Amino acid sequence: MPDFDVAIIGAGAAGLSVAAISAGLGLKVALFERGEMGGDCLNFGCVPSKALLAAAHAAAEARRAARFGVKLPPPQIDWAGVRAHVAGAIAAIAPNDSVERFTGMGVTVVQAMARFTARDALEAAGRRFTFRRAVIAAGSAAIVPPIPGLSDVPFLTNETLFALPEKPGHLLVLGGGPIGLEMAQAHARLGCRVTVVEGAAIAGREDPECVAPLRAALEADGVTLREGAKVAAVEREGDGIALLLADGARIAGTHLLVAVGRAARVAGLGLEAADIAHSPRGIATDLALRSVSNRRVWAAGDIADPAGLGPRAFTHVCSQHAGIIARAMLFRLPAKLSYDALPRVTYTDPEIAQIGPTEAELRATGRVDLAITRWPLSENDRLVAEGRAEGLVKLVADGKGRLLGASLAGPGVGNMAGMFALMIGQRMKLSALAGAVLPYPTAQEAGKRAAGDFYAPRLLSAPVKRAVGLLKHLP
Ligand SMILES: Cc1cc2nc3c(=O)[nH]c(=O)nc-3n(C[C@H](O)[C@H](O)[C@H](O)COP(=O)(O)OP(=O)(O)OC[C@H]3O[C@@H](n4cnc5c(N)ncnc54)[C@H](O)[C@@H]3O)c2cc1C
Ligand SMILES: NC(=O)c1ccc[n+]([C@@H]2O[C@H](COP(=O)([O-])OP(=O)(O)OC[C@H]3O[C@@H](n4cnc5c(N)ncnc54)[C@H](O)[C@@H]3O)[C@@H](O)[C@H]2O)c1
Repeated sequence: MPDFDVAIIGAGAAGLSVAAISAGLGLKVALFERGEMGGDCLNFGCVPSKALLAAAHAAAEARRAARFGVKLPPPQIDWAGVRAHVAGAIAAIAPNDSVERFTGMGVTVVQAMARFTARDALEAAGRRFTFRRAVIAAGSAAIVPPIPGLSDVPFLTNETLFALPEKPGHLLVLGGGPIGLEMAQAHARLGCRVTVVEGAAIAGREDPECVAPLRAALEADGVTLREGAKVAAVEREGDGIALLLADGARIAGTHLLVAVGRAARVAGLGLEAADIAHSPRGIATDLALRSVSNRRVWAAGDIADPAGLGPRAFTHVCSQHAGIIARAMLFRLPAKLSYDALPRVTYTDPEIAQIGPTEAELRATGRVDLAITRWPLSENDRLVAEGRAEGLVKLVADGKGRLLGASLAGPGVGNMAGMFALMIGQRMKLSALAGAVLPYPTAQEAGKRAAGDFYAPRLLSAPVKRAVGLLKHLP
């Protein structure tokens, strides 16, 4: 008999979710973690980055309080205090992901590196563990691009940035994706000079209409944006670092953050010994997240590379994956992963939220029946009252009004993402939102107004007007 029903490699968001469900259902579970319990999200990702952004946004709010007639002196940034806040946020959440909590659930937590030695066996801490099923949830790590000189300078990644004791004087950020932009704005608002060097366009996956207000805000925060810039080499400059661009420009800073994407942590897992098909993108799985080559094995979280969909690096995707695995692996029910209604939020100010596909992604599939409605946040009473009426809600529906995608930009718009994820997931029409009674004044009303705009041309059409004209004669 195998030692464990389920062996899970990695105690990040994905592994912990699978472990909690499996142990809760009474299975014998082993969880292997070679580093920090909680993985990237808790220790080097979502939690520290959002904690740092909260401090940064507080400083920005203090700076712009004058718009309310509230005059404050320029904020003083106590870097040690900011770091203490970040560490405090991690410490407050850590018990949820701790060895103690999972041991209490009946999970055997092995704090060691695990690697497969056979199709049904692992080795960790010098011991062999056999399993009925295994889940690989080993996550992803920052890509380090092969730029000449980069490996000779002390660059930062998300794994080292939040442990930096000193405040960067001039932070160079390589990559203008969500990590680069969130950290650029956080540091700029906390008083650092920041330059983002982006090979293509910042926030390149997002709808360009949403990126425009963010670009303006970053520039207003003092962030220098170098888009379409190719870094040809990196070298030391005094105590700092210089980026040499292909166009001959030289940008010197005190620190360099590398944020050019993520690579699946497939090395060192012994995947060949267990016949587990993989590529640098991750573990090749079907849409039930089951390995295409070893049917005892599933993959979850950043390391999963489901056929036709590809990897996604979000904590809520880890939970989604755990749900699919519970259905398919534990209940043996049909399960099929879909990202049709997947939300994502970049927590800059303004935030960018995308739910489901963008207009460009839908057009790329050849769809021609798209109806687009927009509502500018300058027309939203709540945001006007708060002096922050910037950004937009843009909805993309099919010709019958069924919502396919939503692109939002504006202060706090991420809080609206759930509403649109539900609508897309439940295949709801815009009429549901247009007809909903939402509390006044809230930013959500912009969504309702955008939805209403889909019907306005039909409602105010000549035939409808003629009908109302006739109806008025009824007693
Ligand atoms: C800076 C930053 C900010 C982010 N912000 C957000 C956000 O706001 N919202 C959001 O949804 N997502 C965010 N993400 C993405 C999110 O953090 C990841 O999608 C999520 O943490 C991935 O979880 P995971 O369980 O797949 O992997 P991980 O969290 O990486 O966990 C994998 C674990 O496996 C362990 N491991 C690896 N190999 C082995 C082995 N052989 N043996 C034993 N253990 C092993 C690792 O030590 C690690 O702890 C952010 C990421 C970063 C980097
Ligand atoms: N708020 C969130 O939910 C959140 C926050 C941070 C990270 N994440 C997750 O982590 C993932 C990784 O984030 P990321 O920002 O590292 O990666 P990314 O792939 O999203 O963006 C990387 C950016 O770097 C650019 N780039 C690539 N090579 C370059 C080079 N050599 N020089 C200059 N620019 C280069 C790309 O054009 C791209 O714009 C995200 O896609 C997301 O899934 C989510």
